[in-house]
Amino acid sequence: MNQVDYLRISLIDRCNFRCQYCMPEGAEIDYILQQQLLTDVELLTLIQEVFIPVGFTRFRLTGGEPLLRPHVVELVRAIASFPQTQDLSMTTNGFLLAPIAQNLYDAGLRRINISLDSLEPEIFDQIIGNRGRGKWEQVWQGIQAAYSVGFDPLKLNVVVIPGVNDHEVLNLAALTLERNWHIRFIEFMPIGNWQLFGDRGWVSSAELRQQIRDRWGLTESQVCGAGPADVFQIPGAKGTLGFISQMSECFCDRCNRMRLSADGWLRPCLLNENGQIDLKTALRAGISTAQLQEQVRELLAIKPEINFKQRESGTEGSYTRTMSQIGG
Ligand SMILES: Nc1nc2c(ncn2[C@@H]2O[C@H](COP(=O)(O)OP(=O)(O)OP(=O)(O)O)[C@@H](O)[C@H]2O)c(=O)[nH]1
Ligand SMILES: C[S@@+](CC[C@H](N)C(=O)[O-])C[C@H]1O[C@@H](n2cnc3c(N)ncnc32)[C@H](O)[C@@H]1O
Ligand code: SF4
Ligand code: SF4
Repeated sequence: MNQVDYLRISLIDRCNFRCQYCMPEGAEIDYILQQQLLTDVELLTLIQEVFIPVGFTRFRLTGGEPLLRPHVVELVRAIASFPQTQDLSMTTNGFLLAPIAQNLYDAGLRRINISLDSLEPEIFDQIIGNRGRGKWEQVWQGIQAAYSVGFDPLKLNVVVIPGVNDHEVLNLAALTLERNWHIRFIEFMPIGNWQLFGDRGWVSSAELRQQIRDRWGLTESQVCGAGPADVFQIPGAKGTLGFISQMSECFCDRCNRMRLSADGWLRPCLLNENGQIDLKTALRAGISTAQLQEQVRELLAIKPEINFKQRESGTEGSYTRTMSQIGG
C-alpha cells in the first residue's frame, strides 16, 4: 500500500482572485466564519500531535489564497521547525508574493508553486476575473522575486482551458528553455465551474506533449516534488515540463495525500467526499490528540477504498466544497 505522508493544508478559503475555473465571479460560496477557522495554535497542535505521529512528513500550504492568512510567515516558521518536517511547500497565486518572498524563505519555506495561466495580461485578467487594474505584472514580479530569493524548484501551474489559453502552451513551455523554472500543465477538473467545463473542458496532457514534441522534442525528466505530475524536458532546456493528468490518466493508485480544510475537516480524497472527519470540533470538545491520532489511523487504513474510482464515468458534479475551499 502507498505510504500516505503528504498533507495539503488549506490556510484560508478566501481568495483575492476569481479564477473562472475555480471560484468564478457570481458563484455563491459560503465562506468559513472567522470563529470556525482553525486558529494558529489549533493548526500547529494538529500537525505536531496528530499528523506527525501518524507519519505525515510533507506539508503543502494552500487555500483559497494562503498569503491572505494572517501570520503566514510565523506559521511557516513553526511548521518548518518541526524536526520531522521533510518537505514544506506552498501553492499561491503569487499576487502578494514579491514583498514577502524573502521572509517566507527565511522562515524555512523552500519550494513554491505559483499559478500562472497566461503570459498575455489581458487573457490573464479574463481568467482571474479581474475588471480593474491589470494584475499580471504584479504576479510576474512575485515569480521573479521567488526566483531571485532562491526557491528551488520554482514551479508554475497552468490550468489549460480550451479556447481560452490553450494557444499559449508553446509560449509557456518556452519559458523553461532559458530559465530553471518548472512549468506544469494541469487538466481542468469539473469541480468549481461546470458551465465553463461544458462537455469536455480539458485538453489531454498527451495532446500537449505531442505539440511540444513536434516543436522541440521531449524527453523524460525529474524534479523534486510530492505530487502526481509526470515530468518531461525539452532537450537542453534549463527547466522541466510537468503534466498533471487527472482527467486522462488515473494516478489514484499512487495517491500519497490527504487534505485539511481551513475549518479543520480532514478529507481523504479530493474527488470523493466520503470519510471526512471534523478534527476541529473534536479538538474543541476536548478529545485528546491521542484519540485523534487513532481516528486518523483508522481513516488511513480505509483510504484505498475511498480513493476516487468513478474516473470512467467522469467526476460527479455535486461537491459540497469547491477547489478554493479544499485547496486543490
Ligand atoms: N485529482 C487530483 N489532482 C491533484 C492532486 N494533487 C494535486 N492535484 C492537481 O494538481 C494541481 C497542482 O498541485 P500543487 O498544489 O501545485 O501541488 P503538487 O503538484 O502536489 O506539488 P509538488 O509537490 O510540487 O509535486 C492541483 O491543484 C490539482 O489540480 C490529487 O491528489 N488528485
Ligand atoms: C485552489 S488553488 C489554491 C492556491 C492558490 N490560490 C493558487 O491558485 O495557486 C490550487 C491549485 O488548484 C488549481 N485549480 C483550481 N481549480 C481547478 C480546476 N477546476 N481544475 C484543475 N485545477 C484547478 C489552481 O490552478 C491551482 O494551481
Ligand atoms: S485557483 Fe487559486 S487564485 Fe484562482 S480563484 Fe482559486 S484559489 Fe483563487
Ligand atoms: S482523486 Fe483522490 S485518490 Fe485520486 S489522486 Fe486525487 S486525492 Fe488521491
